[in-house]
Amino acid sequence: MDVFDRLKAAAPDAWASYVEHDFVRRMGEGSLPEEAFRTYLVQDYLFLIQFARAYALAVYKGRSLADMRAAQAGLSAILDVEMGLHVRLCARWGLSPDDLEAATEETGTVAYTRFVLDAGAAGDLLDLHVALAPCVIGYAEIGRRLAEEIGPGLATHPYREWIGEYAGEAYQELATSARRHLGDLAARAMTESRFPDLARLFAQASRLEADFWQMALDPRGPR
Ligand SMILES: Cc1ncc(CN)c(N)n1
Repeated sequence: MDVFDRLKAAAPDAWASYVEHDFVRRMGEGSLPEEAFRTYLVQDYLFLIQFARAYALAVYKGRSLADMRAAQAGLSAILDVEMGLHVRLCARWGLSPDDLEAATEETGTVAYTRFVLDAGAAGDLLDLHVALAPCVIGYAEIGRRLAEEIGPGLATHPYREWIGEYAGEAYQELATSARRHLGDLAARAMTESRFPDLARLFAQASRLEADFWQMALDPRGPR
């Protein structure tokens, strides 16, 4: 069992609340309301900006060139790949770059992203990568599972681009290397007495992912 599996096994309810959330189930069934998906897309744009900052923090927190390069690869994957795909996906859903720029962060976006940034600022690189793990590795698990469940019907599925992106080879490889790097870091920096604190961090990040889905199902009115 690698450290990622150990973290999941220590937080089964939090993990299930995230990867089996109603938003995910309804996206897979194709019954997710389009408005909920648009709300999610806008908040995810703002989320990705903050997550790029978290990877920049990981570069700063790195103590070896290998750790700094791994963090730089994560930063580049967001800024140069995921963000571009995301902006194109938003355009196909009627959201222009101006719409995205004008949007403001919802409470759930602030809560999750600043929680991760704080975990990294207050802790070391392992704390930061544990807080990031549900994000990067969880989406690969969700994308792969949905693509398997939908099968050939994916070609005409309403959410095919999103599912295809996270089930696709490029994202799957990114998640595999993030998982390997987390294992390497843990082998160097994790003592058994530290594990319960890391498991708490992982569980909280997983719950905040679940809240992020929920936020799109229950958008607040104007204020
Ligand atoms: C909220 C959230 N979590 C994870 C991912 C995948 N990087 C994302 N785009 N958005």
